[in-house]
Amino acid sequence: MAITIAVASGKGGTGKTTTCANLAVALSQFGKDVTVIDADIAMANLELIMGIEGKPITLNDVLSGNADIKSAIYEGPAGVKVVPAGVSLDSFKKARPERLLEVLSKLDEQSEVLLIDCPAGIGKEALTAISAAEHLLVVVNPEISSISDALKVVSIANRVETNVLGAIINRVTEDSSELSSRSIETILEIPIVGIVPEDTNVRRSSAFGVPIVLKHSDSPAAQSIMELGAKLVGKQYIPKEKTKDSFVKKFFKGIFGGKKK
Ligand SMILES: Nc1ncnc2c1ncn2[C@@H]1O[C@H](COP(=O)(O)OP(=O)(O)OP(=O)(O)O)[C@@H](O)[C@H]1O
Repeated sequence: MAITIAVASGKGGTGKTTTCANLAVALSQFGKDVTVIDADIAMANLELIMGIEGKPITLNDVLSGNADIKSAIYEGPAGVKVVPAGVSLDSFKKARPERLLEVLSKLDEQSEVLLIDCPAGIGKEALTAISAAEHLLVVVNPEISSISDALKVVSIANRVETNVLGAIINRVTEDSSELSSRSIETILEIPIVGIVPEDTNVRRSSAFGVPIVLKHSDSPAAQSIMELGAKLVGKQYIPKEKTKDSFVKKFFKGIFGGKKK
């Protein structure tokens, strides 16, 4: 049985898919066997961020009864198994979302960790995904509308008894107009498990179809997601900055400190 984590958000566009894709890679890099599924069947874009677009069999084919889930699992970056939803409107129209629960329970046997990229909001598919998952991570932006929508997701999760691990605040710029993490924690009444800064490399990475934790692993957003991954698996992550420092120190030690007098 996999540890199942739904990655959800109240508002659309908070960076949920980006976070989910990168967290999947981060967990894989920490040695976990990870599957990530795009349950956002209407607005699928996990496959673009993971660089596996255009696959012949997708979740929508499985949901329409035309394929088995095993044929819709693809190897993605860093060995993460990815179930794309498919961007074809035709297969989306044929899909029967009510089958999602059955698909998720089959996927449960496939790996150690199952991440579910949920649709934004509290629609039927989001609800199915959240109630099927053991745990929930909610991705928010540091603004009141995002937080107030996230409150609804958290309350749904509580109602269906999905354990809320906490919130990830994404796109933080530290502008004075932003809500502080303490305020967000107080409003949502859940822990803040990650703070991911606004980072232009996120978009660059997406354009290349390579998750930022691989493409720009030393960028601030990548490091924050690696830290979150480490926290989830109970490991310590030493950010690259520190690695770089110690490298610089070693380098100078090597040149200046290693000389015999
Ligand atoms: N930390 C970040 N810094 C800069 N840009 C970001 C960051 N996180 C996400 N983005 C950008 O925000 C946009 C939305 O991201 P993403 O598609 O992951 O959001 P989403 O919440 O999954 O959206 P939807 O609700 O439509 O599924 C993308 O253009 C992405 O590149």
